[in-house]
Amino acid sequence: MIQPILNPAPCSCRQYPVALAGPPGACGGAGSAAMGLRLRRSASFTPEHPALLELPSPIALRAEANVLVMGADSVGKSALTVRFLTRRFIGEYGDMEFIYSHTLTVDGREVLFHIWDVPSSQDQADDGSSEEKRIQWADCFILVYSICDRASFNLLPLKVQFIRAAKEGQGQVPIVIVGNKRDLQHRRAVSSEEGRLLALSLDCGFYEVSAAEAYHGALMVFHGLAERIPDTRLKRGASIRGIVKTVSAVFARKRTDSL
Ligand SMILES: Nc1nc2c(ncn2[C@@H]2O[C@H](COP(=O)(O)OP(=O)(O)OP(=O)(O)O)[C@@H](O)[C@H]2O)c(=O)[nH]1
Repeated sequence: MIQPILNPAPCSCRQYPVALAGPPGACGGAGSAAMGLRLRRSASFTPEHPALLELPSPIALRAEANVLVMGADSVGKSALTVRFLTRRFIGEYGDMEFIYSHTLTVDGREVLFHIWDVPSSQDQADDGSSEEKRIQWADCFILVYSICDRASFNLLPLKVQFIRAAKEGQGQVPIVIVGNKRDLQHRRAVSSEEGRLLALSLDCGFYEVSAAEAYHGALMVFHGLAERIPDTRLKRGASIRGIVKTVSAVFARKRTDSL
């Protein structure tokens, strides 16, 4: 479970405890196992990187995108997500599923990301149909491996193939591959070159980061993802009202106060 963050970020997050029967969105159908999810939303934040501060003003486009964070167990999916949302590394994360919302401004586009961090235990627990529904929910994907874990790297071509097959006919699907735990050089099992070449061969973005060491890498991952999303793939018109609508749309099927 991603533990509640005791010292929330400089960003002003709010948390909506909810419980779902099945994945959200169009495919949140009955028949999926009930999953406890918590939705966070946050105000926009200003990136620290100087290049990102040179934003056209006013915002030319507000839009939304659903992001699915996938990868083998313990590669740092939650660490990367939480780092992006809060700028913090909290060390231990549990295996509860969360959807977070967070706004990032990139090249004049204000993108409201809904980020679904799926613990690998969830993937292993089902026959693949839940994963397919999550993939249908998502507009874009972050595939994480650990540079210390070759098996987590070897999984990626199949994952990409699975995503592309599930999204066939839906146009270009933005996917970013992330090699995490870059700080653990002494335990490196996958070279940067291998990561880069694989991403190139699969037509995906590529970043090597350390969620443990720095916020900047996590920011670049989401920034790079936003850049890969064509305008045509974005749901337009996200705003604070839009956020509320999205929450209703996502969780309308079964909302309880059980968390
Ligand atoms: N050294 C180092 N450790 C990391 C890094 N990122 C995550 N970890 C650690 O790796 C372990 C797993 O991190 P998680 O974020 O829970 O990994 P996960 O992929 O969400 O794991 P599952 O919930 O099993 O799918 C934790 O002990 C983290 O502290 C990193 O960049 N460097």
